[in-house]
Amino acid sequence: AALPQPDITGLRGVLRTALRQGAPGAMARIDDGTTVHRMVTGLADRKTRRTISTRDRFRIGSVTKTFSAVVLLQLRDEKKLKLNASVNRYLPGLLPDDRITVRHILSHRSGLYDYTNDMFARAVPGFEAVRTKVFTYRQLVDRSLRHARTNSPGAAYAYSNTNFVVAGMLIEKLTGHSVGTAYQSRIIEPLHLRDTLYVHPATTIPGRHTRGYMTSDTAGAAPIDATRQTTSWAQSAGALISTAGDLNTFLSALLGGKLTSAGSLEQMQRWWKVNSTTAYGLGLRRRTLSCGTSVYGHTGAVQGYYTYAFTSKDGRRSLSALANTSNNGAVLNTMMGTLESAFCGKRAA
Ligand SMILES: CC1(C)S[C@@H]2[C@H](NC(=O)CCCC[C@H](NC(=O)C[NH3+])C(=O)[O-])C(=O)N2[C@H]1C(=O)[O-]
Repeated sequence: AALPQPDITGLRGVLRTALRQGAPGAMARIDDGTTVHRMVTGLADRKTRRTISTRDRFRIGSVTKTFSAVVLLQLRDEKKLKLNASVNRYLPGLLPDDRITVRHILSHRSGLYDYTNDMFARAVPGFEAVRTKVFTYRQLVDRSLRHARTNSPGAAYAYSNTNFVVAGMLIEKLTGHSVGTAYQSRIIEPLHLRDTLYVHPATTIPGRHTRGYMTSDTAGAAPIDATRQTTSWAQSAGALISTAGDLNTFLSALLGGKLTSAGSLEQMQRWWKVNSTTAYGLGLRRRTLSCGTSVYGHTGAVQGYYTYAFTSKDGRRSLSALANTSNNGAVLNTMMGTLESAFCGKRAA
């Protein structure tokens, strides 16, 4: 069934609420066939007072996981990878259990502990301790393996950044290139994503970008400018930079069947129920909205930036939204409302 028209007034209200809750700026872009809706409110830079723009680049956090999953599914299409194979078949000796498969990694069912639980137990000090650090994948995995696993392989869903660090190691082993090269040649260039970059371990965002601000742990204190960071704690789990327009192009192409075979796209959408409205496939989330419509994509939470990037089942309508703050659960929750405005339209009075 055709989607209702987006609720542009409602969308504006969601972004304004995010500002009232502490975001310096917020934006959203809806690509609906050939129609583009753009919405901005607030500031990209608290010092210069520059207004935020949908042309601004930003750190997309875990939306990166969908890019990493696409590369591995392309390797599946090229017969270089089997989803049900042990990770240790491709990375001998990496994991303590041969039963952990590539599919478990991509669906957060490996049981590998999430090292960021320790790293960011205290949000701002944790960030300050790592913001300019450069980690190897191995160092991040070793941090995880110091802890017991959360579940036996395949038995439960437990979100863990460690899984997509292992995904990055698989990409580098199976392609013989860095993840940055893999993203560039397999996704960014074919889709002409001119504002999507993997610059790790550089700390700056090249070109026009919005600054990102962490809400302080101390109520009422000034936010922390988190823009300058290596994001090395995340890499293939969260270090890409992009724009709302590029993310919409990416998700529309993915669900439109342009990035992988039909079989791999089907594998990506074998859903594991997370809660009453959310399920997780392979590096892809499905959210079912209040109007019963399901949308497909990923969210991102990296210091300074909250992202929602979702598309319709056929990829014809996509929404990406960004609030340039983090460590602020109210804003993260509020920004979920952009999906309702974009895909459910005006609420019945
Ligand atoms: C599941 C999420 C929300 S968290 C996960 C990943 N981001 C992280 O794991 C880093 C979280 C630290 C961010 C920091 N918060 C704290 O330090 C709180 N202790 C802040 O808000 O600035 C990402 O991105 N994912 C989101 C996702 O996939 O949607």
